[in-house]
Amino acid sequence: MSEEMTGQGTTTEPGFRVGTRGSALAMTQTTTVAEALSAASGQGHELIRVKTEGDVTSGPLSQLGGTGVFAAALRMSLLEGGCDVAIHSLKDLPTAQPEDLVIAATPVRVDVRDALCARDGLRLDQLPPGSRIGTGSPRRGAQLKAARPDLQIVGIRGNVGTRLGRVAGSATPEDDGGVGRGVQGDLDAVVLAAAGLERLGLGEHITEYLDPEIMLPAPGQGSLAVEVRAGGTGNSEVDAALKVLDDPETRMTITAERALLGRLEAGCSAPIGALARIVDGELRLDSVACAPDGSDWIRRSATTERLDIEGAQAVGIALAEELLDAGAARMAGL
Ligand SMILES: NCc1[nH]cc(CCC(=O)O)c1CC(=O)O
Repeated sequence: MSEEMTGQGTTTEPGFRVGTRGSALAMTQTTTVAEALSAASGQGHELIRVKTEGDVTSGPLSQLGGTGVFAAALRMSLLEGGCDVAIHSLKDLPTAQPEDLVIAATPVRVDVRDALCARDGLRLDQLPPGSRIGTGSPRRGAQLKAARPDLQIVGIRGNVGTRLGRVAGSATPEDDGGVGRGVQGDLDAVVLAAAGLERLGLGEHITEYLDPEIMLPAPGQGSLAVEVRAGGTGNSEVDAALKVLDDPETRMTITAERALLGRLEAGCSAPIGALARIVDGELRLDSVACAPDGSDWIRRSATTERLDIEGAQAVGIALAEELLDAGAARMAGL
C-alpha cells in the first residue's frame, strides 16, 4: 500500500483526512463527499490516495484472491490512522464489517441500474445475433445471457474510460490507465453501472438503462459508504456532519441487499443481483442467483412492512434463505 497526499479544501484546522482510491471514478466520488463534509462541518480536509491491489494488478478480478481487493487497503489505512474517513463504492465493500470500523454514512443513492453502452446507439433488443458484449462481471454476463442467449460475453477489466474505449466507433478515452489500451473497437457494447458513468460525466455513452426486470444490479450499486473508525473521526464537527450526510432510506435499502449477500456468503463478484426499494410504504427486495454461464437462474422477491434497519436485515436474510432452499448456492457456484 502506498499513500500520497494531495492538498484539498483548505479552510480551518484541524480538518480531516479522506482516504480514497486514485481512479477517476473514486476521485470524483470522494471529492463530492469530502466537499459536502467540509461544508457541513466547517472543517478543511485533505485527500489521501491509497493504492490498492485492484489498481495495480491487471488479471481478472475473480483471480485476485477473493473479494474486497479495492476496499482492503483503504480499510487498513483507516485502521492505521493514515486517514480519518474512507470513501468506498458500497458494492465493492465486503459485507463482513471489521469490528473496529463503522459505516458512518450512506449518502443519498443515485441511479442503481446497469447501463448498456452499445455502438451506433443500439438497445439490447437491437443488437445483431452473436454480438460481442464486454463485462468482467459474472452477474452481468449471466443476466445478459438469460435475456439474449445468442450474445457472446467477453471478459474485460480496466477503468470506465478503458472499457468504453473497447466499443466500436467510440472515441479513444483520454483516461486510459488500465487494461485494454490499443484494442479499441473490438466490442459491440459494454455494460457498466449507470452511477459511475454519470458521476464521470459520461452518461451520453449510455444507449439503454437496463430495466431491473432484466438486469438486477449488484447489492449496493449506486451507493457510497463513508467508513470511519468505531470511535469516530476524533472531530465532533465531522462526526456530526456524517450524521447529516447519512440518508436513512439508502441505508435501509442497502442493508437489505447486503444482508442477503452476507447470508449467501457471497462477495461482490458473485453472480448475485439484489435490489431493495421502498414502494407504497413497504420495503421490496428483488434478487437473482445465476449460473455463471447464464443457462439458468433463480429469481425471488420478498417484502416487509417493517421499515427500519432490523426489518431490512430480516427481509434480506429471509430472502437469502429462500434462494438457498431453491438451490442458489449450487446454481451460482457459491
Ligand atoms: N466494481 C467497480 C465499480 N464500483 C462501483 C462502480 C460504479 C459506481 C457504483 O455502482 O456505485 C464500478 C464500476 C461499474 O461497475 O461500472
